[in-house]
Amino acid sequence: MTKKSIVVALDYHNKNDALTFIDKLDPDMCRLKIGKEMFTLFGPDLVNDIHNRNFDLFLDLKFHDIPNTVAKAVTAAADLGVWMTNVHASGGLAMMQAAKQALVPFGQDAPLLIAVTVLTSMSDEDLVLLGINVPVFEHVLRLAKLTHQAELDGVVCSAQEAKLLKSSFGQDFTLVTPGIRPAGSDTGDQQRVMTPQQAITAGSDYLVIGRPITQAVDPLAALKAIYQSLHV
Ligand SMILES: O=C(O)c1cc(=O)[nH]c(=O)n1[C@@H]1O[C@H](COP(=O)(O)O)[C@@H](O)[C@H]1O
Repeated sequence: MTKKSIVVALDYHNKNDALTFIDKLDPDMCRLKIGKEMFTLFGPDLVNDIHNRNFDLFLDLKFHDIPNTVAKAVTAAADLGVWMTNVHASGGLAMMQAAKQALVPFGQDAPLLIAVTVLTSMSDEDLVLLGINVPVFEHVLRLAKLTHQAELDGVVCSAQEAKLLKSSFGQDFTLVTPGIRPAGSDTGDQQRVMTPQQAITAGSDYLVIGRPITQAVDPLAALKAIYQSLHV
């Protein structure tokens, strides 16, 4: 693992707060993620602001729609030059195949394309409420299998499922794991959590970490403490 295995989730409402924090980092220290809140507020301008600072950016918009619409959305994300983008695996095989196909013209410059399995905020009980009467890990495995079949680069899952997915789909199947909580930090709305150390040991490739860093009194110190716990 390297420092760049950490993807900081920039879920800020205020652009200046986000840029002030980014300007304390350098692109060798971590990668960055923006999601629905910041992209809705600040759009492609923010993507450009981050790219101008030379960071790899994960555009986390979790596309989930008919295949044609998702293919066009993924093309738009690739046009922005982002490092990684994502769809929901529950959109189905045809949707994921259309998304993958849309990236063919980008060749080597295509972003990594991954699919969200079961959100890390969900538990077995939440699945039952959706009429899915299997444990979370089984549903994650099912959705990861579809993602693998569609030849995407990997999935978003909890680090709790990392070992199972690496043994099922191999080391090259990229695992992006949010729901990371350093020991003693607030879990908030996350249910399937692991510490950074546990996640790396389990086989996560990228740790997505938001509030434990961005809501800390000193975000840079919080990020450095995570590196220390990982000996990087
Ligand atoms: O796709 C994601 O990034 C994602 C998937 C998932 O299952 N769970 C999840 O928390 N995320 C995102 O990862 C980030 C986690 O943030 P914190 O809970 O603050 O560390 C948020 O930006 C979520 O939108």
